[in-house]
Amino acid sequence: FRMGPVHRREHPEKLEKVTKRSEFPCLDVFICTADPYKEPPIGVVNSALSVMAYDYPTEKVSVYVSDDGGSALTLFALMEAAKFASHWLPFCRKNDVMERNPHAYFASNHSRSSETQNIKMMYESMKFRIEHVVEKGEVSDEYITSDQEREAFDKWKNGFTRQNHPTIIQVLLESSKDKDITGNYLPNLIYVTREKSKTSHHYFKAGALNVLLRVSATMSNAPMVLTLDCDMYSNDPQTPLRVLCYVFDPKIRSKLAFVQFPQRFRGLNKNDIYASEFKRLFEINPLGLDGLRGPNYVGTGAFFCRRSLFGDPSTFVSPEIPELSPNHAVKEPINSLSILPLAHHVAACNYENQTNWGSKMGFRYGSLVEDYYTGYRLHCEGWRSVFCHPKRPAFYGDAPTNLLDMLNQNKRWAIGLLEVAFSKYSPVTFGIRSMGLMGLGYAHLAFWASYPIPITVYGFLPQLALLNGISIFPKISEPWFFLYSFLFVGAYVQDFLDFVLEGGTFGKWWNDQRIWNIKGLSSYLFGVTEYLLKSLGISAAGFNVTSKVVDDELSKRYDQEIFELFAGWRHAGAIFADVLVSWRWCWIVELCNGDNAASTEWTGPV
Ligand SMILES: O=c1ccn([C@@H]2O[C@H](COP(=O)(O)OP(=O)(O)O[C@H]3O[C@H](CO)[C@@H](O)[C@H](O)[C@H]3O)[C@@H](O)[C@H]2O)c(=O)[nH]1
Ligand SMILES: [Mn+2]
Repeated sequence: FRMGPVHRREHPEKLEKVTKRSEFPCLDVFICTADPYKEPPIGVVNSALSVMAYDYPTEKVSVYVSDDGGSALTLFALMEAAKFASHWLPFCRKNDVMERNPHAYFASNHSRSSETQNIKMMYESMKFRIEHVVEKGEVSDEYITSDQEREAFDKWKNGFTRQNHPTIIQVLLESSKDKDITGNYLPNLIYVTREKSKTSHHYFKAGALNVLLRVSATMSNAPMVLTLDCDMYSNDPQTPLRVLCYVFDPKIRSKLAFVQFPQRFRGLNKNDIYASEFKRLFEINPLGLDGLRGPNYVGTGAFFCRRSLFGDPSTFVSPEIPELSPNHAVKEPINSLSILPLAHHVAACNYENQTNWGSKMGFRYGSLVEDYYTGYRLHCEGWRSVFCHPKRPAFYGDAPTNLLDMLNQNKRWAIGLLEVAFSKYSPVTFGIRSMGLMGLGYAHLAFWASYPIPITVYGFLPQLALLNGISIFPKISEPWFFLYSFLFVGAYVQDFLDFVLEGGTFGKWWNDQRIWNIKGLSSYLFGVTEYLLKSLGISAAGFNVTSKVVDDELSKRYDQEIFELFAGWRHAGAIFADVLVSWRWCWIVELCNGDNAASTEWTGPV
């Protein structure tokens, strides 16, 4: 992570010297959502609108929303988004709006102009309808405005459940037909909920992304694909142009798999009490990896070259049917009779049986951190990636704002990483063999879940040694003392500097240390346990989606930086944490007491 960090800068304003706007490649955006109650549809709508309004030729943009929740509520929300887009997009263009997520825009813009007030009212009334429908749990007749819409909702018949239902693909906007209020074409907007059946595995998000890869191939087949979680939105309409700077760079284009933007978060409290920012993972380490083969894929905010998901740079792995191949040109309009049946066919739950999807093609299966695993396999194949970290964050996302959600999220990651660490593609063996240092970088992450071991040792060994009169730390008079002190202080100082130089503060760093201890003995420990249970075939862990619901009470406490330990566990937790940090004091106590430190008469704060 430290050998050759790379800091890049793009000059999108010079792009048009290299190529004309009309030559820009098409862009397919994949947005994933999985549960209308944990991921409020209004959030999905805001994410979708923020990318539909990119500063990019609109007829070249297609936004596909994958709904693993199979919910009519989400479809309803997107229908509303399609209507609102025809006002919102021209508004953004005309007023040169930077925040193209309407929620973020209205939260920070207080213009009194009648135009702004008008569109704000439109947004609020859309939001009201969407939230009302979600609250009621169904789309009532008063909200259905056309036969077409009625036909769409009729697909949610009796017997339709989340785990068991047919594919539904709804083209909500078609760029060759639908225009905004100023007469400009709108981007394509397509709702997809893939077929689900209780008897076939759906591979969570990786499965959803592969379905979108195929469905989009039949409809638009853009060479560039942006994957976005529904809790993330675009904060800069110029982002795709930055990506083009790399895509058109003759030095990298032939091996470029993806351009990764860091995950940045909005709404964290001042000192980030749950250390949700993950500065090292998302902002510091990628700089170093970029000096090797490139940053790891983090699941969202990444622009892929479609070709990279079909075999290594020199060997093309061809899909079962030519229509899915990245070089296939789509000639018909997306709503046409020849395309829709094919799109449904490739979204079926048995479609992938006996194919290369998930193993040699598309997003890879076998780990709960499909992002880490997919990026890793692509790098092993010889692809490279680029870390794009502009001053103005390209995307903003949500991070969990309560302890339990945060611990659960980290447990999922721990399990996913262990799945890779102990697979036949383990970074310590396969990874290092195929890409040396880069493999080591991946190994560092893969073994995250091993932290409980050193933490437990540190938490108990020094205390036990002290109580039993055994000295395990060097004395001031010994030469080892200097080495020990150097390592001890050096490690902290380096970590602190890394953190602060990337824009962190002391308060955040302190919390980061504390949370690391807590996660070490909860998330990671439980992650290891669940992984073992799974390996023994006793139980299988699923993808537990993090809740994005903001409850007023909870967010108030969060903003006040109140640390939520589960009631009742508060004391136990605090005592436990103290035991954990006491090893540091043991050493200091030993030092202060000189030779007496090891005496059994000692009665210190332990
Ligand atoms: O069966 C599923 C489960 C999840 N998702 C989507 O996956 C995304 C990520 O889920 P979230 O609960 O927000 O997880 P996080 O822990 O916040 O996500 C991080 O970790 C995941 C891997 O565990 C990556 O996929 C994400 O991109 C990365 O941001 C969301 O858009 C979900 O809708 C699906 O589409 N289908
Ligand atoms: Mn998320």
